[in-house]
Formats: sequence, structure tokens, C-alpha cells
Amino acid sequence: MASIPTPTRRPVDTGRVEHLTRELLVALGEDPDREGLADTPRRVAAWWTDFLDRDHGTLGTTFTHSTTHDDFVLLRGIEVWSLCEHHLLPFRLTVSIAYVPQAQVLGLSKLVRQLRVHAHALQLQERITADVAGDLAKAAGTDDVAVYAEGEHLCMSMRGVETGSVRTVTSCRLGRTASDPELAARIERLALASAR
Ligand SMILES: Nc1nc2c(ncn2[C@@H]2O[C@H](COP(=O)(O)OP(=O)(O)OP(=O)(O)O)[C@@H](O)[C@H]2O)c(=O)[nH]1
Ligand SMILES: [Zn+2]
Repeated sequence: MASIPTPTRRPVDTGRVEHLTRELLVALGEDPDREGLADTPRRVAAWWTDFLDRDHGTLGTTFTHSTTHDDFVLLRGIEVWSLCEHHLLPFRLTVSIAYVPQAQVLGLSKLVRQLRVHAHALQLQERITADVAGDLAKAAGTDDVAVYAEGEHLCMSMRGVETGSVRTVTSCRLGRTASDPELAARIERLALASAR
């Protein structure tokens, strides 16, 4: 499958978002000065800025892999929120991340931080899945990486086709997590278990 290019973007212009949110309220037929809405543009600008420009902390702590342990490490049940780039509505993901360490192991929390870097953006579920796998492969120096994500998209549950029960599952499997059927099956069984 062709990869989906990762877009770049500038930091949020908070003042402009505040101004435009006021305009949006007017366009929606509201009185932006009424009690209850007067502070809404400021709040909306603050949450966009916090969500998109958040500092996700230190990403790259690795440890030298000194044991004979040669099996995978798998984190499952990681919950993150992202935003659908088509409708600007949230989607919630439950994610599993697995890799087979080579010379180095990564600090476990760093896998979650890297996932949040990609989730806190205007996104596609497929792109998050692929980008997290690619970053992990680079950071850990191994191709044996698998990422599974199960998403509920509000653009499909609260509007549009209004199918609240639908979950979208995506995966990106690299190296032996795709080519070794026994390893692939063991990882997939665990990776999808938290989503059931
Ligand atoms: N592949 C993919 N599609 C997504 C994702 N999030 C939302 N979409 C889809 O983006 C599509 C946009 O379709 P359009 O026809 O342009 O927009 P729309 O008329 O609002 O579509 P409906 O949702 O069918 O009402 C929809 O089919 C959404 O379900 C995602 O993460 N990945
Ligand atoms: Zn959408």
C-alpha cells in the first residue's frame, strides 16, 4: 500500500482562532455576547492550542538490551484521542504497539508519547498507525514492529451514517511481524484482545 504523506503545519494562531470562533458563533445564528457564549471563543482557542501544540515530553530514551530475551514487547490498551481531518470531529483510538528489540530497548512510556505526537493533529487513522510504526522502527533500530489501532469516529457515530457501534481496525506490520506467521499470530492475538 502506498504510504500517506505526513503533512507539516505551523503552530496554532490562538488569537486568530479566538476571533474566528466568535465569527463562527455569529454564522451559526448565535449572539456571541450572550452570557454563556461570551467566553467561548477564548476557551475554544485555548483547547485547540493545547491539543495541537502540546509538548509531549522526552521521546527518545533507549536502554542497551543486555538480556537474552528475544521475544516481543507489546503495549496494549493505550487510549488516545485524535481529530478527523475531514470533519474536524474527534475519534478515539485504542492502540497496541509491539516490537522485537534488537540491541536496544525503548523506555515504555516513550511509545505512548510518540503515539500522542501523531494523534494530536488533524489526522487519518491509517496515517497514525503507519507513522507510529515507522518512528518506532527507526528509534528501536529494528524492522520488527507492529501497530494496531481500533477507532470510534464521531463523524460516523454522531453524524453521517450514525453507526455508533462501528469500530475501525487498522494495522501496520513491518519486518518479521508480517513475514513470520507464528510471531504475527501471537502478536495479533494479544494486540486485538484489548479491543474486544
Ligand atoms: N480512510 C479514512 N477515512 C476517514 C477517516 N475519518 C473519516 N473518514 C472518512 O472520510 C470520508 C469523507 O467523505 P466525504 O464524502 O468527502 O464527506 P461526507 O459527505 O461528510 O461523508 P459522510 O461521512 O459519508 O457523510 C468519510 O467517508 C469518512 O468516513 C479516517 O481516519 N480514515
Ligand atoms: Zn470525519
